Amino acid sequence: MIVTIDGVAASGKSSVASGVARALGIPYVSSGLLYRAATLLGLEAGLPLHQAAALLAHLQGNSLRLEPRAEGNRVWAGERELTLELHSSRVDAGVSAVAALPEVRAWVDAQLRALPEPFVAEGRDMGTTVFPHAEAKFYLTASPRVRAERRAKERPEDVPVIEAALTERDRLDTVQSAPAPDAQVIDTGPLTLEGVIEEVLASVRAPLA
Ligand SMILES: Nc1ncnc2c1ncn2[C@@H]1O[C@H](COP(=O)(O)OP(=O)(O)O)[C@@H](O)[C@H]1O
Ligand SMILES: Nc1ccn([C@H]2C[C@H](O)[C@@H](COP(=O)(O)OP(=O)(O)O)O2)c(=O)n1
Repeated sequence: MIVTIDGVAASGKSSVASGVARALGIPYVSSGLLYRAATLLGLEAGLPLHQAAALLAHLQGNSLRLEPRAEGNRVWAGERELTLELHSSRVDAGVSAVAALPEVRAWVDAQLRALPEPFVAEGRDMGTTVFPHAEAKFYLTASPRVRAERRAKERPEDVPVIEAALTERDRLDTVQSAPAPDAQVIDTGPLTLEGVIEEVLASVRAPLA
C-alpha cells in the first residue's frame, strides 16, 4: 500500500506523514529531503545549482541515499549523516532551482520507486508523477501567513521574512505542485496537527472497513 501526501511548503506534510505512518505501523518517505540534500552537497562543492550533469555526478559520487523510518527520515552521503543540515535558510533558498532540473527529478524518482512498500510518501508530485497508482492521496494547503507562523518556530527569521520566502518558493515550485485529480484536499489552517492526521487516517481506513 502507498499513501501520498503532497502540498505546499510548510503545510504540514512531513509531520502529518509521520503521524499517519506511525498509526499504520509503516515508514514514511520524505522526498523533499533528497532535493534538499542534493542542494546542500551542490552548495558545499561550489557547483552552479542549474548545472544538472555536474550535480548528478557529484550526488552519485557521494552515495546520497534516504533512510525512511516512521519516526523521521535520515539522509546519508556515504557514512556522513546530512539530516540536521537540510533545513537551513540557505538550503531553502537554493532547493527550488535544483528541484527544477528534470535530470535530478528523474534521479530522485528512481530512488523513491525502488523503496519497498508499504509506506506513506510526502512531497509535491507523489500522487501525480511518482506514485499515480497510490491507494490514497491527500493534498495539504494553508495560507502563507499560517505556514510562516509555523515555520517561525523552526527558523531564526521573523514571520514576514519567512512568509515572503515561502510565497516565492510556492511560485518557483508551481510546475510540480498541482494536486492529483483524485487527491483529497485538506486545509490544515483551522485544524490541529492531530486533527489532520485523524482526517487522513479516517479516509485511508474507510475502504478497509
Ligand atoms: N494543523 C497542522 N497541520 C500540520 N502541521 C501543523 C499544524 N499545526 C502546526 N503544525 C506544524 O507546522 C510545522 C510545519 O510542518 P511540516 O510537517 O514541517 O511541513 P512540511 O513538511 O509541509 O514543510 C510543524 O512544526 C508542524 O508541527
Ligand atoms: N516531491 C518533491 C518534493 C520536494 N520538492 C522540492 C520543492 C521544495 O521547494 C523543496 C523542499 O521540499 P520539502 O518538502 O522538504 O520542503 P518544505 O518542507 O515543503 O518546505 O523540494 C519537489 O520539487 N518535489
